[in-house]
Amino acid sequence: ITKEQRALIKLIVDAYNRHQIPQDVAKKLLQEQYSVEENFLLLTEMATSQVQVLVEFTKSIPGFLSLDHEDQIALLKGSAVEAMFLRSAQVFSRKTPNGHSEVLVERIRKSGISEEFITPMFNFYKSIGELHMVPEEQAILTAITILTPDRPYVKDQQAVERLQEPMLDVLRKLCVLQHPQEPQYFARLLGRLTELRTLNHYHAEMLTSWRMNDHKFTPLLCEIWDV
Ligand SMILES: Nc1ccc(C(=O)O[C@H]2C[C@H]3CC[C@@H]2C3)cc1
Repeated sequence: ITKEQRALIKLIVDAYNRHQIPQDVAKKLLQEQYSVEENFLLLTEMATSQVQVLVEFTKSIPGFLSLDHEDQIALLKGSAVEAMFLRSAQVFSRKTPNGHSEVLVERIRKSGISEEFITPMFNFYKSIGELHMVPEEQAILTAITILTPDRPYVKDQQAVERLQEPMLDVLRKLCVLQHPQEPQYFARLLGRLTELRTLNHYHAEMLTSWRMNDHKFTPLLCEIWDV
């Protein structure tokens, strides 16, 4: 790993750690009662703060703010669901058994989300947990997800590739260093991004079913997911 690559890793990891879900949202998960309405409101608040955190993290990715402005929006809208699930998967896998994750699982199960989405969601959380990613890998993998050139409406895909490639190089080297006994680890990480893309479909269905039952979203969630 070169000096420049070490600097890039530090930059991305600091940004990833700097922007975390506010504690007040996390605390509410433990306090509020368990009605379906209350759970939905808590998830809405959590998703809204996850999107805010995503926007701030994305702005810290070197070169992102130099991209065409419309492409910046296209990348954010195209990756919001995946970045959110990547981050919440890490919250689940990192938390101690008696942490918020048990409560969060219960609230997600009783918030009006259909079983057909709950299953793939928790399968994904489990498959991420099994990887035992180090924080550097989590942060760089999230940046790679955001810098996916072939999102809908991206005009200058080459410009996005030029930002994503150095991230992929760094992640490959990190994986070799952190998991020397697992030569396929890097490939497994990228495989998770494929699994992640399948969640976009389920997530869109989830939003539609909530909207059909007249559930209220925040302006930020309406904007990022065109609902
Ligand atoms: N009004 C909304 C509430 C929640 C979401 C959402 O994506 O929630 C995410 C947070 C975790 C629980 C379901 C997913 C993962 C979207 C709109």
